Amino acid sequence: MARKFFVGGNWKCNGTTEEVKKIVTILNEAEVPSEDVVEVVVSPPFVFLPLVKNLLRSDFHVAAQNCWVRKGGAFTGEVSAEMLVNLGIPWVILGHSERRALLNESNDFVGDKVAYALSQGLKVIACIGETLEQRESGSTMAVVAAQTKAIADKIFNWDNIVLAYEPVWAIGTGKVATPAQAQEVHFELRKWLKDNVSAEVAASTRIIYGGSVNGANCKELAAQPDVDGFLVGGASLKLEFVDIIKSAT
Ligand SMILES: O=C(COP(=O)(O)O)NO
Repeated sequence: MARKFFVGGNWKCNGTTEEVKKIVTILNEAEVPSEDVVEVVVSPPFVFLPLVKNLLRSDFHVAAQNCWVRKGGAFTGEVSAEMLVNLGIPWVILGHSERRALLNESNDFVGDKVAYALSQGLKVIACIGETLEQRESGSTMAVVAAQTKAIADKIFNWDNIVLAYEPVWAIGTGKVATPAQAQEVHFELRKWLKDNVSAEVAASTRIIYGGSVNGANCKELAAQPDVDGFLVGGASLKLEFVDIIKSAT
């Protein structure tokens, strides 16, 4: 089954109105493969979502970087899935390692968030990934399988999920996973989906890689059979993000 290449840009907690407008101008002027070949989703901070959605070219899409775990209400500071739907924001990133670490978001909590976001009609980029300590202790697959299981246990339909494998030790460090390291985990994740969900879900679910992807390393990573795209941080704020989009195979 052909899986459409997916390139996400996670802008994290960055930007001013002027800077955001400059990035959107670069994206709007970029000559890239059609959306039949590659799906491009950029994720600005909440405060810039309406601006980016309104200015961005129609063949690119936007994602929020998080949403609350249930219907809105007395949850000061949170943004609900319903609000994103009301704004016409189609995607949301959930379970990013920075939130798991800084805000103690547990596997179970992330699973609940994914289930609720899907129930409200959002499409989800669900992030998983091990720490350096977990990798060095040989528990990479145990960790990412547990993170994936916590999601799989809560959902019944995988049509609107992209799984993002982002080894924590590669995020923001410049220490990108080798193509072999990425392919190994993606292969094992796809096998986990086949063994624990279904062969159809395993074949159709896009598993994307994140962690120090840039214009120089993207081609070799994109050539891996089980790497279906990227979730790009730092480089998504730069012109080289266009090169990463062009790495779509
Ligand atoms: O966190 C990341 C990756 O960040 P970098 O590309 O800066 O390593 N994606 O969500």
